[in-house]
Amino acid sequence: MALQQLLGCLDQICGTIGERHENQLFLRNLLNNKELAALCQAHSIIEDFDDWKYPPADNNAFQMLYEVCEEMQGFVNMPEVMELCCLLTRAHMRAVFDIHDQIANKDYMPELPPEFPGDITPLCSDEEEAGVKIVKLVKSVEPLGATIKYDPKTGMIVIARVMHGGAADRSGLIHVGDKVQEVNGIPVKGRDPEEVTHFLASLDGSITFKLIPADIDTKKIPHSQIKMRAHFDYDPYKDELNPCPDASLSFRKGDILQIVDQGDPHWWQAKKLGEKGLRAGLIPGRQLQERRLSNRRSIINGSLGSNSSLDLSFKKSSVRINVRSSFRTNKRKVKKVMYHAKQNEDYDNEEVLTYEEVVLYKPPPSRPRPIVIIGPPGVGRNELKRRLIACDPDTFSSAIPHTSRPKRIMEEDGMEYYFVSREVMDKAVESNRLIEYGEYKDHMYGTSILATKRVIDEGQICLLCVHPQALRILKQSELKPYVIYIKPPSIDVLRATRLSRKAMVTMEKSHTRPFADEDLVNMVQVGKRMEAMYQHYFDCTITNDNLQRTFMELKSVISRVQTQEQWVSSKWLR
Ligand SMILES: Nc1ncnc2c1ncn2[C@@H]1O[C@H](COP(=O)(O)OP(=O)(O)OP(=O)(O)O)[C@@H](O)[C@H]1O
Repeated sequence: MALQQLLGCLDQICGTIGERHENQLFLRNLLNNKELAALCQAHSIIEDFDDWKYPPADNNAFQMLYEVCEEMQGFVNMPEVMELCCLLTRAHMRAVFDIHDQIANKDYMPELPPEFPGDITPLCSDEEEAGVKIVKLVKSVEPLGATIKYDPKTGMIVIARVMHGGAADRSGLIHVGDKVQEVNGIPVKGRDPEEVTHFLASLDGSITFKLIPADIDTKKIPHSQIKMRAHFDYDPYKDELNPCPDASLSFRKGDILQIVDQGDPHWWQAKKLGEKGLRAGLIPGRQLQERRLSNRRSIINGSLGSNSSLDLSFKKSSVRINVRSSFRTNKRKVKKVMYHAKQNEDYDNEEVLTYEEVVLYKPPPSRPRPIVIIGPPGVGRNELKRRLIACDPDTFSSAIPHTSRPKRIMEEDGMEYYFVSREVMDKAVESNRLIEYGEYKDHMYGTSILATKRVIDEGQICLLCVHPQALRILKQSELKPYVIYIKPPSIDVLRATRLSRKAMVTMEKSHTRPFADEDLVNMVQVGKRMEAMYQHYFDCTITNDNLQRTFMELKSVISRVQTQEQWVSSKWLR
């Protein structure tokens, strides 16, 4: 429309400004040009779409392309599937998907040098020399997304990694194992890879690579879709082993990472889930990280000496872990004095946890996940459990403990306790069927996996207040527990809330008494040690600074766990 108007008044304009005839002709031809008209039409269509009346169905089509191709790996013997797979993985197909995502994300940057429209304009010419390819990429603010290494045998600089979703990967023209002969006409053979990396980093605009293609066809290696929960913080710039911090990913403990490439066992490629951007970054592989952590641990243990066990008991413990534990029934609390764990704290401390493979899981409404409430003694675990059961006894319940104590008159088996022989209790301990257990006046008491299952089978949420050592068994069981750590607040808040409310220490063997300042200090310290040793088991942390608020938060977390998908260990669903 605007073009027609412009044409209409061209004579008038040119007459006014006295433009030369050939210029007028040029302008007329240009405005009459069919391609320009088509471009203008396309522009107005895009303008119309700009109000997002038709929002994109998905803004991560490039990712979906990979996922579809990976799904198809299971059907490689079907020729149609193979054909589709080949079509979808072609460079121009990938570019279409990439551009689709850029438009969907309204990612119209970067500004490009005039000679190359688009983010990456790969140009591949195999003709120049047999066996050599010329690849031209336009580098913008984004790095090229490939790392290089020096091959001492040939003196060549070789492409070591192509970062998934990065510029080199999206071009579809640079592959692992390609030998770099020249960069922008400068030979790189025999050069220090670090020097070449700096050189590449300093370049802007179009970069021309002369490459000898890799012998192996690495294009066909499918990208992995494994999700892992990280159990450590990672800053690539603080890692002296990291070969390329700029191409790496930093993450925090608890982050869910999508591992897209495990080809190199030492350096995986990963993306942080929920984070925008297509490019993957390097992270240490499990093998490397485990070795590093065990080395670090043996150095620490060496400097601490062999007796470096951390005491998590409220009072100082001796060799046997003397953590007080209680097995409560609905009516009253029975004090037990000893807590036995097959694995002691040293053993727990031995566990080297780096990554845990996870999948999304939502429990069926008929089988809610048990909730484990963990925390230092006195922090309020049992108070919270009691309140939950009191406010909704149909939904919440606790497992009935087993005991070897003889049944008393008036007692009924399966009401307050399941009464079994000492032998049965011992066997249950041996076969890891007790989540935790203790001994009181020569009789054993314990909470079994079976009793917990019975609550789940009834469709109720089983609440468990256990010692953190029980978490190992719980997490290995098929119960799919969700672990909530109740954290003590600061010592000042503890004083203000517990002392003023005359909260009672309920752990003493013979009596209850109000908290003393020493108890509160101890609670905070035990909490810190617990976090240091068992944090990897916690799914959520709630600070108990205000009882009502903590209770409400706990309720809402529990409701979320039962109704929404959560990341759980993939082992649970195998
Ligand atoms: N936020 C809070 N403010 C004030 N008092 C609290 C708070 N949370 C818990 N309490 C009180 O602290 C005391 C100890 O709580 P609770 O018995 O639940 O501790 P616990 O973690 O189960 O430890 P234990 O196994 O030793 O009993 C109780 O008197 C409880 O009412």
